[in-house]
Amino acid sequence: MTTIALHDVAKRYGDVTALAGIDLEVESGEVFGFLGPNGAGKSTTIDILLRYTYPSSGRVEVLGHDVTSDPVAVRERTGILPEGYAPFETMTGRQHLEYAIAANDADDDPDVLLERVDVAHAADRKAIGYSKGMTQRLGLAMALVGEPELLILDEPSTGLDPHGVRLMRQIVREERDRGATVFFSSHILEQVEAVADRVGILRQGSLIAVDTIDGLRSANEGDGELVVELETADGVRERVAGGETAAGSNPPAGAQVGLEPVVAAVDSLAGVSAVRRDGDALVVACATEAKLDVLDTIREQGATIIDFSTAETSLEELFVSYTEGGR
Ligand SMILES: Nc1ncnc2c1ncn2[C@@H]1O[C@H](COP(=O)(O)OP(=O)(O)OP(=O)(O)O)[C@@H](O)[C@H]1O
Repeated sequence: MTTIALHDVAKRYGDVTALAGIDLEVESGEVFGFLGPNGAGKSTTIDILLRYTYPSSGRVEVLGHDVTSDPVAVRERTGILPEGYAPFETMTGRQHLEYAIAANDADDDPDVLLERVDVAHAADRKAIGYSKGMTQRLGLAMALVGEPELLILDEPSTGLDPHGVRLMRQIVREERDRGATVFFSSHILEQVEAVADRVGILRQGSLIAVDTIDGLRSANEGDGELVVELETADGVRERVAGGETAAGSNPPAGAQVGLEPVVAAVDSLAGVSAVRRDGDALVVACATEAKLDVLDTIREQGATIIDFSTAETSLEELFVSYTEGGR
C-alpha cells in the first residue's frame, strides 16, 4: 500500500522555484530518508504533505487522502516533528504531552513517552527552559502520541548529542517495527544510512535519485576517490610563470596561474564526476579507468605530484556527487 504519493508537485514562491515538479511514492511501513542540501526543497515538500502550504500544481495523497481537500484526516493520523520545534512558554514537559494526548484523543502515559525520549528527569520543568536537544526530544515525544500511522520528521537530529542521535534512530526503528511509515528529512547521509530503507535525493527542487543506499552506491560503482597531493599552488604558479609547463601552452612570464586550470582540465576528463581542492591536494571522484588520465593531466598542466592515494567513495562524497553545484 502507498502511504505518500506526490504527482508532479511543484511549488513556486514568486521567482523562486522551490519544487520543480516531483513524483514520489513511499510505501506503508517504509522508513524513507529525504535528503538534500540547504534550500533544496525538503521543508517545502513536508509543508505540502501536511498542507501547511499549497502546491502551485500537482497532486498529493497521504494515507489515501487528497491533502488539499482533506488535510485534517491526514494530520489526525500523522505524528509531526516540525523543523525548529518550539515549545509553549508556560507549560512543563509533562503538560505538553498531556495537551497533545488530549488533542489527539489518545491514551498514552505522558511519563512513559518522556521516559522513552529520555527527558523524564525534566518532566516538571517549563519546557521553554529546555536545551536545544531536550526540546527536540520533547518534540519527538509529541510526535509519537497516539501511535500515528505516519511519522513526518523534519531534520530530527538537529541539536541532538550522539546519544540523542542513537536514541532517535532506535525510536525510528521501533516505530517502523510496530507498522508505522516514517518520512524524515536530513542533509546528513550517515544518519540516513543507518535507518532508511530508501532515500530520495532532492537538488534544486528536483528529485534526482530515489533508491536504497546500496543502490546509490552501485549506481556510482567504479567511482572512487583519488586524492592527489601537489606542491603548493604557489609552486605551480612559479613554474608555470617560468615557462616550465609541459602542457605545450606557454603563458607569458609573470602570468598568475594557480590550481584553477588544473582543476578545470581534470574536471573536463571523461570518467571524472567531481573535483575539489583540499588545501594543496585535489580530491577527484572518478571511475577507476580514469585515474591514470587524471594523473597525466595534472602533470601536463605543470603541477608536481608529491603523492596520491585512492579510496572508495565515502557517503559524504556520494552525497556531494549527487548534489554538487547547487542547492
Ligand atoms: N515562504 C517562502 N518564501 C519565499 N521563498 C521560500 C519560502 N520558503 C522556502 N522558500 C525557498 O524555497 C527553496 C526551498 O526551501 P526549503 O526550506 O524547502 O529548503 P530545505 O531543503 O528544507 O533547506 P534546509 O536544509 O536549509 O532546511 C529555498 O530557495 C527557499 O529560499
